[in-house]
Amino acid sequence: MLEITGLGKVYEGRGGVEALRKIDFRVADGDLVCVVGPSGCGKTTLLKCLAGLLTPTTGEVRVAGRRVTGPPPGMAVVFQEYGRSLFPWMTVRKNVELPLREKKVPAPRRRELVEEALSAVGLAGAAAAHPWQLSGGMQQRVAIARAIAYEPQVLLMDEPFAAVDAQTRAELEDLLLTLWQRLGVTTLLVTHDIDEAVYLGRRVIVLSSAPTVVQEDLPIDLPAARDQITTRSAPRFAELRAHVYAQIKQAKTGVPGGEAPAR
Ligand SMILES: Nc1ncnc2c1ncn2[C@@H]1O[C@H](COP(=O)(O)OP(=O)(O)OP(=O)(O)O)[C@@H](O)[C@H]1O
Repeated sequence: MLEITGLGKVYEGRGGVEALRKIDFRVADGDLVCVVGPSGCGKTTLLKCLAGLLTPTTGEVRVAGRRVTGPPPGMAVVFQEYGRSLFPWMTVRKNVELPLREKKVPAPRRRELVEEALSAVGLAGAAAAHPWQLSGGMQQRVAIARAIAYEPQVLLMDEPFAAVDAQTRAELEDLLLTLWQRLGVTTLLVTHDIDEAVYLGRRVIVLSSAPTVVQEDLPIDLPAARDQITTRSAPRFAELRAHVYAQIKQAKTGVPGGEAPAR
């Protein structure tokens, strides 16, 4: 369980920038929640506070009941900029293995986990390559493999598919869904893409513009099994997407958008 209570963040400096006012929500074990909101509303700031990379100004984050004061054990983070998150001088295998060494996982088990994770993301054949020899989509698969090899209880992702082409993006979205269903890992994904949020999320959290609060916490009542063609062409998908669009428009302009998406 991930619990965010009264979370606020003000960046110090000239006058101070209030990135988050008061954020409250919970993510149950095994849930998949997407966070959307207007540009600059504090999505990355929120994720960094959850990951223990930034200290909140007010409020707190708890993972499995324990207050986050630094990077919590059992949490993995995947960022958009895979190019910068992989070490170019290490092979794919070594990149995926690194956090397991830090976690002091014994060598035989490390090998197993790395192999399993690389084949789960379809990169078993690329273990000996270096990241710079791979395409952007393949590099992002390595970053995902590194996260799942770690066997996290909580997986945080910040715009993880924003830097790849549309076709690769759809493949990586489906890869994430497959892994999430198989591993049951509690997942929170920040995206600026409303369609992606509705397609992936079991809930979508819409943040307001500054001063940032949770504007809406929307259950996504689409069938559990998602498919790029069937799900995205379902009338209910269109309704939910339109609703989230209206919410974000409202967040930007302050003018109320669509009604709650009744069934
Ligand atoms: N290190 C920092 N120092 C000062 N202000 C910051 C810092 N990082 C972010 N901010 C400010 O905090 C606010 C929220 O930024 P953040 O990057 O979290 O938003 P975001 O929703 O992820 O943005 P985007 O949708 O554009 O990626 C912005 O006003 C930004 O300028």
